[in-house]
Formats: sequence, C-alpha cells, structure tokens
Amino acid sequence: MIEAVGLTKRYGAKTAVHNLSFRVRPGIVTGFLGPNGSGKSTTMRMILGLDEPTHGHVTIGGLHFRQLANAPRQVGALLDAKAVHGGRSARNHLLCLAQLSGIPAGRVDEVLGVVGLQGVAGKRSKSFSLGMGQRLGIAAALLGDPQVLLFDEPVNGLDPEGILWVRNLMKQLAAEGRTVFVSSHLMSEMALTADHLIVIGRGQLLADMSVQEFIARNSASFARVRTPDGNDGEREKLTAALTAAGGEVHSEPDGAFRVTGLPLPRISDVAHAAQVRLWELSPHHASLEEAYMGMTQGAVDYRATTDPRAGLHVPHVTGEPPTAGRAATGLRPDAHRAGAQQPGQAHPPAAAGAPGPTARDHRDSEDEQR
Ligand SMILES: Nc1ncnc2c1ncn2[C@@H]1O[C@H](COP(=O)(O)OP(=O)(O)OP(=O)(O)O)[C@@H](O)[C@H]1O
Repeated sequence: MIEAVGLTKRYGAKTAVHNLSFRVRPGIVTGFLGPNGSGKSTTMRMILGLDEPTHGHVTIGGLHFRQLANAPRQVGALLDAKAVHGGRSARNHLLCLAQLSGIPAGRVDEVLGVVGLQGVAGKRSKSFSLGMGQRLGIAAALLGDPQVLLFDEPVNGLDPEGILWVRNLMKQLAAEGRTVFVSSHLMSEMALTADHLIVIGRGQLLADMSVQEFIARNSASFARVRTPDGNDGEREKLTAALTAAGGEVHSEPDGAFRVTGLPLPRISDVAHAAQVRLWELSPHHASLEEAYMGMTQGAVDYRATTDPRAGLHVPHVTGEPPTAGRAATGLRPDAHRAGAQQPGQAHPPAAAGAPGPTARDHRDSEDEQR
C-alpha cells in the first residue's frame, strides 16, 4: 500500500503538487491520471524518494522509501525509459542493476523474455526505439520481483500490440496481489487498464474512486437531435423552443444538436408543439474520455485555442473547482524533466505473454505520441 498524506511540492514559485492525499491499494491497478504538467511525475518521484516533499509525506507499507530494506526488491519503477546508459547493451544494463541489488544474473534473461527483448539483448540501448526503451524500463522495474510497482506512462511509444501487452501485464501483476500504480494522461487507456482512478489537475486531487463510480458520477447524459438537413428555419425554431423550455443546445460538427437539461420525451413534445420535424432524437452518454476532459478542463496548462468539447458540462467531484483554464497555443514543455529510473527486480509473471518489438517499435517516430 502506498499512502500519501498532504503531499506538497514547490519548485520556487511553482507549486507542482498541492496537498495531495490518497492510498494505492494492493491487488488492483490504480490509474494516476492528469493532463500534461499536472504533477504525476513529481508525485511518483516523491513516492520513490527522488524528490523531497515541501510538506506532507508519502509511505510504502508504512515506511518512507529510504527506510525500506533493499528497496529495489520491494519497489520497482519505470519513470523515464531514457535514463539508461546508451552505450550498454540491454542485458548489461539489467546485469548492472541486478548486481547492485544482489539479484542473480539468471533473472536478467527471465525479464528480457517477459518484455520480449531477448532478440536484441546484446544491442546497445542507444539504438533502441522509444518503444523498445519502454520495454527495457519495464524489465528493470520487474527485475526484483517487487510487490509494489510504479509505471510512469508505460505505454508511451508502444504500438497497439505492445499497449495490449502492457495492459495485460499490469492486470496480471495486480492479480498476483501487487500494488500497481500507473500514470497516464489518456483516460481511454486507463479505462481499459485500471480498476481505480486517482485524477489530478494542477497538482490537486480531482477524483479518487473506482472506474465504475467515475463513469457513473461524471458521464453527462445528453440527447442528439437532428432537424431536416438544409432547413435552417426549423433548426432555429427548435433551438429557440428548447432553450425556452430550459434546455441547453449546442451544435455538433455534423449539423445535429446536443441537448442537455431536458429528458427525451420533453424534447419530443417541445418539437411537436413548435411543429418542427425531427430526423433524429437519441439518448447519449458522454464517454469516459469526455468526462475526464470535462473534469480537468480547468486544469489544463497546454491547450489548443479551439475546444471541440466546449459544450459539455460535467460537474467536479472533489474539492474546489480548479481555476479557469487559460487557452494557450504552446505545446508541452519537457525541458525541466530530470527523469530517473528506480530499478526493481522480479520473477516474470507467468502468463504475461510478451510480444517482441514490432516494426512500429523500431521506428523512430514514437515521440509524436507524447
Ligand atoms: N525540477 C523542476 N523544476 C521546476 N518545475 C518543475 C520541476 N519538475 C516539475 N516541474 C513543474 O511541475 C509541474 C508538474 O510537472 P510533472 O512533470 O510532475 O507533471 P506530469 O503530470 O508528470 O506531466 P506530463 O504528463 O507532461 O509528464 C509542471 O508545471 C512542471 O513544469
């Protein structure tokens, strides 16, 4: 179990993490979600004793990371897959880590097998694609057979087959009773991988609940309504009538309306009374991705100037609503990141089939995914 209490981290004037309290339990996959720059990596670094909290504390099994006896055998982590000596082969990199922690050398080939890098084990890691580097980082995390595993954006750079493999690996590690904490900025991925979600925005807790609960509490219901194509008069008449009836009407890119605040039968009655024909009237639920976007929309640092989901209203779940987001055209800055990797060691999860790196893994274009 990982437990954070009032965790706060300031870098000068910048508050990266503010008063964060949560628990990460064993036996399930806990997704750690937040937009770029929301404080996920900073939190993980504090869990691993790589950064000192300004306030608060975080423990693993009741102890601070630095108090753990032979920590790499208890905690495995993938923080930054690039934090590898590029001149070393994958096998030598893992051998060095194993030697530092008193892990038998035979374990290295086991984890290379788990992550599907046996075929390139003798190659220098600097020739690895981002996807292969991620696999090597995951191998390092598994090296000590730790009960607690932290993965910072583990699917970064992986192709769809690799993503599926990571997903299954996370689930299997949790099914073995381990504590698995996985960060991502993609709700779609976490919805498929995690059992529980911790969502942060601008360093503050926005939600701490099961995936099911998150969906139930955050998915906004709406109706899609379409009037006959090319009849602007009917469109305008219906918009006015629905608005007068208390509905909120937004245009969809395909010309339909998205209506919130009115049940479907009422929309039908309003349209009938206004003598507007309908080509479509259907119930919808905002997707999990939309719920997440709605929740974090005020906490996004880096955003394009147009927001296609501007019409969605989703309530905040915990604490004060984040301050209004500012529109910006800047892309995510990564220059500050000083990633490090905390090796663990592990027995390979028996049933986690590991596809080898694919053609997509070998391409160099994976950076575009972050
Ligand atoms: N060493 C540092 N010095 C100054 N600011 C930092 C430092 N590390 C992080 N920050 C700032 O703290 C905030 C949180 O960064 P962090 O990397 O933890 O976010 P993140 O959620 O992991 O983002 P991403 O999804 O982009 O990886 C950012 O605004 C970042 O610029």
